[in-house]
Amino acid sequence: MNVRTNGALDKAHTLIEALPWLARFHGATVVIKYGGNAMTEEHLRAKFADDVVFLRYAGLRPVIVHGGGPQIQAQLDLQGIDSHFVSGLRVTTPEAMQVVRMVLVGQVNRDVVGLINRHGPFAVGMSGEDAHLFTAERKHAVVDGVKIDIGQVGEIVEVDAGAVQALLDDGRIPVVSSIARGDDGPDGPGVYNVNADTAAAALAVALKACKLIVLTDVEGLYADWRPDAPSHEVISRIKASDLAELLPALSSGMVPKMEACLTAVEGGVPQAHVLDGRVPHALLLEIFTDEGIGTMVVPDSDAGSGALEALEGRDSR
Ligand SMILES: Nc1ncnc2c1ncn2[C@@H]1O[C@H](COP(=O)(O)OP(=O)(O)O)[C@@H](O)[C@H]1O
Ligand SMILES: CC(=O)N[C@@H](CCC(=O)OP(=O)(O)O)C(=O)O
Repeated sequence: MNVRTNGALDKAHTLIEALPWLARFHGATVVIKYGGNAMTEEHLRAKFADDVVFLRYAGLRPVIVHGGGPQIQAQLDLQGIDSHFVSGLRVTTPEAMQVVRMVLVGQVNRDVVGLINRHGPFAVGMSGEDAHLFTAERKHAVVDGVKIDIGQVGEIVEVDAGAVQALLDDGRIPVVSSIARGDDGPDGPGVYNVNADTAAAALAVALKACKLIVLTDVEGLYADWRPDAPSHEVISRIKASDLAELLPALSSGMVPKMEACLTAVEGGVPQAHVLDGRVPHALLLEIFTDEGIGTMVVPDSDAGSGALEALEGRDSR
């Protein structure tokens, strides 16, 4: 058999090229926010599950926090419940809260768990309410300096990641819905709708993750975003203080997403990434290659030099 002509040698090269990253990330926890197109298109869904299970077999500890905005919207529309967004957050009436919880925990979470478990008994679904994973207080939006009531939207004030750690230690892949418990309501504990990017960041900090990866439906953070513009320039690397300055100028879904990246990095997560979920195997490209995809947020202390990455043969975007 000629290994050169049948491509086997190329495969060996590809595998060995991943060695520095396998060594670097072995045993590391990666929190992945799963949303956008990667979640709705069937061929991308299957590739996402392949990637997550690959990470698990490669010795990483992936944790999934999933979104579900479009699925929630579809159900609200079906039931004729009005809903709109303020600063990227869904104004959540008690009626809408029931739908949010049912769709995220009862539908989307089950779908993601089932997708991963086609590969074996890995994924275990959890709501953020379970085992006091997320505790939240009522959050308000601020628009032009004015505080606005957005209903049952929560701000996470405490994370008890014990149950998630136990699942990871048992070799499982936790799949988490962004619902939080609250103990500040007039009638005792209530439930809150938390943006999934925000929940992913809080969990990444609590788990001391080595990365937060947010999959979405655009290439990354655009410097000059306008919905009608033909092309955009993606910011490939940004340091925390520059992102903090940029935040007030951002709009719609990018607000919680980039706030989440900033929270993660300021909370000690070394890197936060916004990746294009439309790119097949975006997760593997980010973790095991030096392809510069998406936007990477780094702490100020790490910005610019790329010294660590260069030493390790790592992309220093
Ligand atoms: N500066 C920006 N760069 C990229 N996208 C932006 C920007 N500002 C606003 N957006 C919008 O934010 C959207 C992503 O947020 P969202 O729809 O909430 O994503 P997801 O469902 O993945 O959480 C993009 O599709 C785009 O329409
Ligand atoms: C408060 C708030 O806005 N919660 C979100 C929760 C789901 C989510 O974040 O889904 P995506 O990641 O797909 O946007 C919502 O109700 O849509």
